[in-house]
Amino acid sequence: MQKCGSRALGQGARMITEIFNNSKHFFELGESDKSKYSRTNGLRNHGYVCIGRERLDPSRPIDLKGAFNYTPMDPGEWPTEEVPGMKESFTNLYNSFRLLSYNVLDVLSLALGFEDRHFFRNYHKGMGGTENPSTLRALHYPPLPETDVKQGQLRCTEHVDHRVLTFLVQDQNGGLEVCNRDGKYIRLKPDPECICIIIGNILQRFTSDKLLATKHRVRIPEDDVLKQSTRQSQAFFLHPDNDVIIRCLDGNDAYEPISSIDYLAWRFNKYFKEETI
Ligand SMILES: O=C(O)CCC(=O)C(=O)O
Ligand SMILES: [Fe+2]
Repeated sequence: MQKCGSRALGQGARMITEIFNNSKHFFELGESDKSKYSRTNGLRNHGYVCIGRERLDPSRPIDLKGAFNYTPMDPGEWPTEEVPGMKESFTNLYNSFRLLSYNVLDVLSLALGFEDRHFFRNYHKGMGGTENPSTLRALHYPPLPETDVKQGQLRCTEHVDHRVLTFLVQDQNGGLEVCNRDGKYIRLKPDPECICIIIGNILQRFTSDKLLATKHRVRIPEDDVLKQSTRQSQAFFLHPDNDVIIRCLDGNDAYEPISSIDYLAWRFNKYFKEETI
C-alpha cells in the first residue's frame, strides 16, 4: 500500500506532462508575480505558498520547496494571463485523482473487512465540492547552489501526511524516500508514470494503528547535477468530508474523536505558524 509501483497512469501521462509544464512555467515567474496568487489565510488553502512559509518542523531550517494548492473547497485566483493552461491542468488531474481514490477506497474497505465496499468512499462523497478539503498540490524544488544550503536542511523535512492517503507523482529527478517499518528510508525509483500512495495519519486513526502513517522526506541530492536541477512533484491529498468524525472504527479509544474540519484546522495551525485560524 505504501507504494503502487505499476505504471498506473497510461493515458494520464499527457495530463501529468501538462501539469508539470504549467507548474514549471508558474514557478519561473518572478516572486512579485507569484505572490499575487498567494494562499491567503487559515483554512483557505488555495494558491501559492512561497519557500519558508510553511514549517513542518520549526526546530529545523526551512524546507527548500514552494507549492501551489488547488482545492474546489476554496475557489481562488488563477494566473490565467501568465500561465493560460494552469487551471485546466489542475482541475483535470484533480478529477482523475478523485476517481482513482474512490477505487482505492473501495479496495481498502474490502481489505479491512467492511461488508459495505463503499464504506470509505461514503466518507468522501463531497470531493470536488465545497464540503471536502481534498487538495492537489504542485511542489517545486528550485536548483540549489552550494552556498544556499544550511546544515541539516532538506528539500522536504521528514514527516507524515495528515490526510487519509496521498497520491504522489514525482518527476524523473526523483528524491522521494519512504521509511519502512524497520525505520530504514527507501529511495523510490523515479518514474513520472508511477503513482506512489502514502498512508496518512487519518487512516492510521480510522484503523487504530493497523495501518501506520508512512514517514517520508526529500533530501538535498548528493549528485551535483541533481542538486542543480529543479525537482517537481504533484501530490493529491485525500481528506474526508468536513462533517465526518475521525475516530477509531473498531471502537477503541486510542484517539479522541474529532471532526474532519477541526482536524484540518489543527494541522494548518501547526504548519502555518504565523497565522491564526
Ligand atoms: O515532493 C515530494 O515528493 C514530497 C512532498 C510531500 O511529502 C508533501 O508535500 O507532503
Ligand atoms: Fe508528505
